[in-house]
Amino acid sequence: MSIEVVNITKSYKNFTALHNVSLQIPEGELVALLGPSGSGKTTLLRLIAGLEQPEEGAILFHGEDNTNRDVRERQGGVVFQHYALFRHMTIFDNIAFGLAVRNRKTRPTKQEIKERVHSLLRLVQLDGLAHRYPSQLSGGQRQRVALARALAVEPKFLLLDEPFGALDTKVRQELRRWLRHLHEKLGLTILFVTHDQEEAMELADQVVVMNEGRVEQVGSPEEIYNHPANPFVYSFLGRVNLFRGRVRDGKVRLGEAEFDTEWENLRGGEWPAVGYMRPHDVEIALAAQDSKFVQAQIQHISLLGPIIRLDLKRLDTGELFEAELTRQRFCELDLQEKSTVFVKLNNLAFYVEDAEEKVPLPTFIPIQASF
Ligand SMILES: Nc1ncnc2c1ncn2[C@@H]1O[C@H](COP(=O)(O)OP(=O)(O)OP(=O)(O)O)[C@@H](O)[C@H]1O
Repeated sequence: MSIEVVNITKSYKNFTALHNVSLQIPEGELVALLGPSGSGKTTLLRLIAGLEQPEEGAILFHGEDNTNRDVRERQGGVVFQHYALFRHMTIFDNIAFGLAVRNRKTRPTKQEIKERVHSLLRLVQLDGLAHRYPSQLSGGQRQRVALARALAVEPKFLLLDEPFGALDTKVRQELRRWLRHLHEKLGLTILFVTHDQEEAMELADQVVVMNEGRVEQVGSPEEIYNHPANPFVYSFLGRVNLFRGRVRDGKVRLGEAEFDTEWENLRGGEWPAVGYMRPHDVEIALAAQDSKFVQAQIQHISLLGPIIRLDLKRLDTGELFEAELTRQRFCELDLQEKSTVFVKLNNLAFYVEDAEEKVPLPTFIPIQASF
């Protein structure tokens, strides 16, 4: 089932949690709502589930307006972070619950329920555990039971709110892989909330990046990582270095480094510019090879398994930044703390305050820079 969110605004008293949010989720996609705490992810999920009502806007399923329908009529499955299993019921009864409480007309027979529960137990790889109680399962197993219970009633879509949030890293990783396979098998539309960018990037077909009740960008993991729409998305998706400078006559100057831009509108004036750069794009050399190299001192070296992270300080501007390099490159260069190296600033994305509109809140324009 496809899901469409159209111009939704939602407030709690005088606090606006969602500002005019629109979103299209095609049928069968696995979509992540990603954003910092308080960005409105759960609110959006609850609105789609029918657990909250918006002040403005509409929610459509398969093109049909469902804004005023209640939770049951929407026929979605919802799983929250804390597995709300019934403690006094066996795993079998927990999974069967949604079917067993149906009215007589729509309730399957006992035999049908039994078959369905056992097939779901196989699907979530917990066959053999039907007669245990929730307290006799691990956290990861309980969360799989919660998913099986949501799937038992054959939902039209699944909404998962930080489904693996309470589990430790290793179990989370296993469950991610498992959820991806489950999605491939079922082809169900799944929307899940996470504040963990690695989880979103690893699992989702599409990632919706949210911030302060707004959608900042929607795209595949590759699109949002390689072509972030604005500085927020750039900073939120992984580690980033910021270099401050000015743009003038189509050139950006960041300390002693100068970059040509193709941004014609920025000729004939001067504006503050910020260059964003990922630590793995910093190139380290023992001698300068061209004018894009600046000198920096190594402040600290962190050995992080296959990669090495350097904390560096630019000698021209005093700015602190990070570089990441492979262990092999690190050994080749024989780097030591306090030594001075040359660094090349590669693949920068520049943003400047919108010079045309002079709006009070800074809006940002990415500049295509040529090196
Ligand atoms: N029932 C409520 N009453 C008042 N304010 C609320 C209510 N529910 C949420 N909010 C506020 O709305 C904003 C968005 O909350 P929401 O739970 O949607 O964020 P989130 O992105 O899911 O955050 P987290 O990752 O911390 O769960 C927050 O500032 C929150 O304090």
